[in-house]
Amino acid sequence: MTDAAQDAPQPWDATQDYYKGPVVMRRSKVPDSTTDQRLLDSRGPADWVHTDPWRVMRIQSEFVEGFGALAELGPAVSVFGSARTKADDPTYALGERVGAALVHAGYAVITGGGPGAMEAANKGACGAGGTSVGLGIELPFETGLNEYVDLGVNFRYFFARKTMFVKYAQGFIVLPGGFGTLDELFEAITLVQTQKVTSFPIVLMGTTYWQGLIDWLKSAALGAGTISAKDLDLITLTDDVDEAVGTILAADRGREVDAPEGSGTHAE
Ligand SMILES: C/C(=C\CNc1ncnc2c1ncn2[C@@H]1O[C@H](COP(=O)(O)O)[C@@H](O)[C@H]1O)CO
Repeated sequence: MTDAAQDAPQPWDATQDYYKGPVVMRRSKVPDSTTDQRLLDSRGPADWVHTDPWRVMRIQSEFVEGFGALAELGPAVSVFGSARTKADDPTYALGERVGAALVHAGYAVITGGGPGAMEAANKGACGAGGTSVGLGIELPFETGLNEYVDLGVNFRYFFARKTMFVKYAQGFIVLPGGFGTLDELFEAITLVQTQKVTSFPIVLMGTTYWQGLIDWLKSAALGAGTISAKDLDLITLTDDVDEAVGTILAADRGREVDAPEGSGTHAE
């Protein structure tokens, strides 16, 4: 070892400050090996690859892969809905019609790539000759991307995937669904309400299914003052496919008028 190397504080020297990038560690927090040692010492424990700093790299790679795969998608609409909708359910037929109508209006269709209502929208888009996208999610019970997805990206993290649904879409169409669908719906509403995305239409399809939720929002949430009346205007409720697609087209046209050329709909 050179003199300089001997003088340098050893990572396990708990009497000295230990610096790892912006992080300072002292006393019991001083690690007993360096990052390089853990990288190069193949006999050492491999547990560190399962730590949060390492996860950040995987998370980053999901964003990079997602952005790369979808960058040239063009105008698109994200369609959500239950993974459990059966092919003989009227909602499945509605999903197919929505997928096809969006393609005819010039949009690519993005779904979660799974079964049920997602599959229906992908089937409609694929059958209409449009771009059918599936953003799959790794789940303990693997279902894989449905057969109507032409461009698929699989994600490990829900939050990375959810960014793609918003970033690459001009609006959301939400078919009847459970917790996953509700999560996607309320994330979108929150982003619009807080102006993280602007001019972003959200259409609920299936008046019978969604009316109870809208009624509850009006009576309980609006009544308690936890939301404002204009927040409810963010949502369009319809059974009509043409009205759903028309709402997205109208918002697109409004955006063209309001926004200077080249400005996006998504705040950073
Ligand atoms: C339940 C089953 C499979 C689940 N597979 C999924 N694949 C892809 N995306 C999914 C899946 N499950 C939920 N999602 C996402 O949430 C929404 C649907 O959730 P819900 O609780 O069913 O409403 C959907 O939009 C997806 O983005 C086996 O049948």
